[in-house]
Amino acid sequence: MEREVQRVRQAFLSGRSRSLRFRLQQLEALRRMVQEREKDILAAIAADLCKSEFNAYSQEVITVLGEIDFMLENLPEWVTAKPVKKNLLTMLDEAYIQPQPLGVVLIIGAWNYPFVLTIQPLIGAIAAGNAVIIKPSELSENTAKIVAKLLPQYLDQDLYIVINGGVEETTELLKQRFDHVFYTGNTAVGKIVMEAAAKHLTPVTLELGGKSPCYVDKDCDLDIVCRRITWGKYMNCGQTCIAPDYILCEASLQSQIVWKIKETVKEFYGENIKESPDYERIINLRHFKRILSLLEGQKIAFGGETDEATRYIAPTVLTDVDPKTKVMQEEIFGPILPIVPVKNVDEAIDFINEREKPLALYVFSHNHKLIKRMIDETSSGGVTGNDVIMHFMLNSLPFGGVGSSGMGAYHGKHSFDTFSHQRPCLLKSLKREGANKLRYPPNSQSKVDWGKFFLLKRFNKEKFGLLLLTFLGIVAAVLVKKHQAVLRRKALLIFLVVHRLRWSSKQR
Ligand SMILES: NC(=O)c1ccc[n+]([C@@H]2O[C@H](COP(=O)([O-])OP(=O)(O)OC[C@H]3O[C@@H](n4cnc5c(N)ncnc54)[C@H](O)[C@@H]3O)[C@@H](O)[C@H]2O)c1
Ligand SMILES: CCCCCCCC=O
Repeated sequence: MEREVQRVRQAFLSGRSRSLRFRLQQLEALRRMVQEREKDILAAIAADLCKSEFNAYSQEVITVLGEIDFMLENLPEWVTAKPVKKNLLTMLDEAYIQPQPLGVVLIIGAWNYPFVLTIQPLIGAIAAGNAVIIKPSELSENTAKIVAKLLPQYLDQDLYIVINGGVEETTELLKQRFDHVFYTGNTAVGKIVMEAAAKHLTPVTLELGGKSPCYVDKDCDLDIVCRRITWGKYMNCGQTCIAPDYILCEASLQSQIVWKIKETVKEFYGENIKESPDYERIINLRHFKRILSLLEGQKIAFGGETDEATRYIAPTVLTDVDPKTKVMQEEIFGPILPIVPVKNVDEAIDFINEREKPLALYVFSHNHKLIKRMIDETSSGGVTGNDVIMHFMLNSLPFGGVGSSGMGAYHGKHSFDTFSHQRPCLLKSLKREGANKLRYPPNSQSKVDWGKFFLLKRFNKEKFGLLLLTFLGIVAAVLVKKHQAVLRRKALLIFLVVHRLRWSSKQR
């Protein structure tokens, strides 16, 4: 492991990942890989999650291709240094922010969307000029294998490598020193990752999970609401980090919601859900048994059928769920949807705030003010109002958690920033030592006053106009007179002294 990381670090130190041209080439190569090997990628996802080609393409491949295109289009602008505002002390200097790669990045992927959740962070890390070690989840072993096989065929083989393996390999990998660790998975392992990274003071991005609530107000179109919730909840058999985990609504809405979700399930997956190409399976037996155990003692409004041999769990809705029961204590990550009745929106807000901060929050209502209120009075990684999941798809929005649902964010420019160091640069001249003497010892009241003037003085618009006029005068004078350097310094000095005197008299 150590040797592998060393090899990647040497490749990074060669400097070749830094140029814009190289980054664009690698991203184009990655796009070629996805397009040319689409069939292999879709087959691997199908083998892992029993997912149809249509679903794998629209849930994973489209997002990856969209992200690459977005990077290719915007990267030339993002990599350029950005000038910053200056103060009086630095007005003749050069000040800018230069984004730079962090170095060697470790990306640990999750199994539920095994392609996009591994490749989308990779795109950001390449765009920012890093070298990368990718550790796909061992649970989605077919996708892990195809990623390990294809990436070296298209990308630089020393800068971007795949290491496959389970907990043992990941533990070993985490002992190594990285410049950033990007982890997607559950909160418990997130803590392990952060602890290991802390030993090297390595910054982390943790894309974790949680119970994402879904509040349904009585002022809404329940047909549409239930169609959208059904789509987001049962997609990927409920194994989506931002799936609506449970519904909060007034008791009077409960039976209508059950009925409408049941009808929508029929519409989406047919009478025989097991035969539907659009309905996936639970990733493994451990998760299958875990999800089943959440049904114990619950009132099943519909669903609940299971088949261990194929790890099938039917779309299920639970009603009148007691918040103290197990299904409300952990993230469900399966096709079970509890409904917890609440008296009103106030109780819903309290309910959310009494628990860990979720990865997503969903609110359905015709009342825009109510949606805004829920956003203002709660906290979550992200929000979609009147829909579910969709904030993930808009790459101008940062995607990530808060509190126990994670830290840091990615997608689009946010990925580029996550994998970049925003390096502040101030370039001064070795001339103009007169002004610099102000900060050298011995100090005095006069120097402090000059310092206050240079650093604290703010110009209002009128005064700024005056400043501009003065400068134009200086420029004109410089053009007319031959001894330009001397003149400019004197004019500037006069201007500053006049302003400082006016400022000091106002202070008194
Ligand atoms: N925020 C997001 O973007 C996002 C996306 C997908 C999944 N998730 C969350 O992930 C969870 C489901 O995924 P999971 O955790 O079952 O995935 P997982 O078990 O596949 O774990 C993810 C990664 O962590 C590694 N890992 C597991 N145990 C480890 C250990 N003890 N030490 C070191 N590394 C270890 C695995 O090798 C794997 O690469 C859910 O909570 C879900 O909400 C979050
Ligand atoms: C279109 C569905 C994409 C959902 C990706 C969610 C990522 C977390 O599991």
